[in-house]
Amino acid sequence: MMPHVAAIVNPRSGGGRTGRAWRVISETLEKELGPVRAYFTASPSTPHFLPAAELTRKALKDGAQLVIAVGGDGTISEVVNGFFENGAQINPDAHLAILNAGTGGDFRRTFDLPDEAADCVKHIASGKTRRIDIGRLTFVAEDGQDTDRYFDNIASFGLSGETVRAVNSATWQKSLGGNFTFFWATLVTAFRHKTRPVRIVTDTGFDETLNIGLAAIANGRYFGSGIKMAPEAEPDDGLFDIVMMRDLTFMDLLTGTGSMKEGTHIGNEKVSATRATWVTATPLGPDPVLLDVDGEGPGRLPARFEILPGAITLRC
Ligand SMILES: Nc1ncnc2c1ncn2[C@@H]1O[C@H](COP(=O)(O)OP(=O)(O)OP(=O)(O)O)[C@@H](O)[C@H]1O
Repeated sequence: MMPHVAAIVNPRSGGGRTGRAWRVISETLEKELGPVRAYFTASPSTPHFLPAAELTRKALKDGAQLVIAVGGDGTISEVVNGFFENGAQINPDAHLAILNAGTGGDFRRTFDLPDEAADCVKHIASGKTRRIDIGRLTFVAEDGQDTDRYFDNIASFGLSGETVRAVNSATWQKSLGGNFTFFWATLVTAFRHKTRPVRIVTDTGFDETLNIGLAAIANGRYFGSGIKMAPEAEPDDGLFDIVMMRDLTFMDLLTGTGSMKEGTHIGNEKVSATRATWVTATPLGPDPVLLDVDGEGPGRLPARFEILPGAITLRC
């Protein structure tokens, strides 16, 4: 076990820009932090394999005191998963840092972390830390097995879960760029979307069955490339902000139930919001209700979400 700084690098993030820029990024990192051991992710072989999580576990067992996630929101989420094994943290004293190199960059927005790699490195080197909450959810995986995973930012279901699937199955659209693909997927999904009855129960006394269009269990504030879904979420208050949009029509989605970009949808009559430390969501109809967890689509409801207060120390 050698104490060291580890970088978990997804070379495919940001449409492959991270791999191409890695040499320059690593030089900047080493100038500020000293030697950095890089671990490169491999292409996932199954939908459940989280390549960056496995590497993070290895780095922590090898003695990493600081693990830098170099990639997009998907990579950050996988690295967070890698801090845990069999329900416990591998090294509770190790720190997490983010070197944003993806296309969306939603998690960093809650912390006002910079977009540029060189600025990120300065933040990491400053040594400032904040203990943040982490979410854990149990759900039904794509193959029908009950499974669990951790999330740092937002887990949601309904429209967002369908949009993630549409982005992943896009073909020619991807050649027109990430933003176009996301815009196309959102539009197509919104057109096809049907609300689904879901019973939502929390430890704070909320117990309602709603015709869910989109519901978010939020630790951070943003998802979907800058949508301010949970404008008042605090990632260190020990609580989820739960935002539920019900009875949405295609027109609601087109005109906006308030501006979700600005976060003013809270307060709309079709939007409910509450806070809790745990939430269960059970679909009451025959159709699957799909999950989006930190921008990935790992499975569907029923699901249980619980918060782990102050679970990870973030350099930010
Ligand atoms: N070497 C690799 N080759 C192909 N895919 C990879 C590789 N390593 C990781 N992945 C996949 O990359 C995805 C995560 O990408 P990530 O979120 O980091 O970047 P992004 O999509 O560009 O950014 P964002 O999510 O912020 O928009 C995961 O689905 C993961 O399985």
